Amino acid sequence: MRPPLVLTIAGSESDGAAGVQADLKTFTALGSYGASAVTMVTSVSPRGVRSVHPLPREVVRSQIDAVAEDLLLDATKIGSLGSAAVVEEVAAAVRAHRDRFGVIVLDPVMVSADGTALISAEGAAAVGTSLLPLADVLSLNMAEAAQLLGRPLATSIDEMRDQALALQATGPDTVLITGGRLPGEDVVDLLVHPGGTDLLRAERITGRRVRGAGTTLSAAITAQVARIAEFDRVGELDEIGEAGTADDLVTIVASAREFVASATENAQDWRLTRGGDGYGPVNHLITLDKD
Ligand SMILES: Nc1ncnc2c1ncn2[C@@H]1O[C@H](COP(=O)(O)OP(=O)(O)O)[C@@H](O)[C@H]1O
Ligand SMILES: Cc1ncc(COP(=O)(O)O)c(N)n1
Repeated sequence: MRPPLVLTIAGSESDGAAGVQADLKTFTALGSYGASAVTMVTSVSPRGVRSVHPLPREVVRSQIDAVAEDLLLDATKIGSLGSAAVVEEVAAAVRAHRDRFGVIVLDPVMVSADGTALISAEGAAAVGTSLLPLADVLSLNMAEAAQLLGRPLATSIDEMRDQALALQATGPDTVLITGGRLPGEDVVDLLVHPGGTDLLRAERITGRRVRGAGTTLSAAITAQVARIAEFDRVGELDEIGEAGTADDLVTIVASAREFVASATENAQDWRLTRGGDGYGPVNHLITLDKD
């Protein structure tokens, strides 16, 4: 007997809204056991980012090796990395034992919600050349897609689709571009996968701006992928019906989006700070709420 087992390779974010902290809460809330390899340490409050410290590459490698050599991973999320050296080290670690990481979900974090760069320009370029080819699923926002491709921000769904296809051609089978920044009554995410293209629409939540939605979404996708792997292991795929078929990823992304939407709604009236709240977190623990 073993639970769905998930690794996050990502940065620490001190106020708990995004980064490794949000990943581990999300994995837990969705029933997975979470392990972590910390890539950088950021000092952040709801008012913004104070400092960003990428860790030495060997410190990152040592954590990844310790986890991947001994734990039976079902899925791995790769998030914020900070520097080109860390990007290259993560890519080398994945290449060294590719079969040990399960499904790889890449969320190539570039800029925080307050506009602070979370990776160097060389690091961003290295994500494109070294990590995209290793990812199974790429989950990213419109700004990250534009930066990776060296194109302007998409201004329409057609442009989002073009960008998703261009990214898919670099390696990952499945590409999800989130459309939080595309104006409109609905928020539209675009999913390109081996079976075609799906537009995922949801009502736009108009209250307080949130931080960590993209992080939480990619963590939720990773946790759900791991649950499917676990069902497969114990021979119970039939009991979960649709989610065990080739439509897996469409179903998984739709349920991950619902999780982020209810986590966002639920935290709208949270007040966590001494002063006026800036960007607030989502409530990652929404599934544990018994009321
Ligand atoms: N105002 C909103 N209302 C409802 N869902 C949203 C809203 N903004 C973003 N989302 C959803 O949150 C997820 C992350 O989107 P996005 O904001 O584009 O990413 P990031 O947090 O990386 O900038 C997506 O599934 C998107 O549809
Ligand atoms: C360490 C770290 N990792 C990721 C994010 C992205 O946050 P978002 O989910 O708001 O894009 C962040 N701000 N800090």
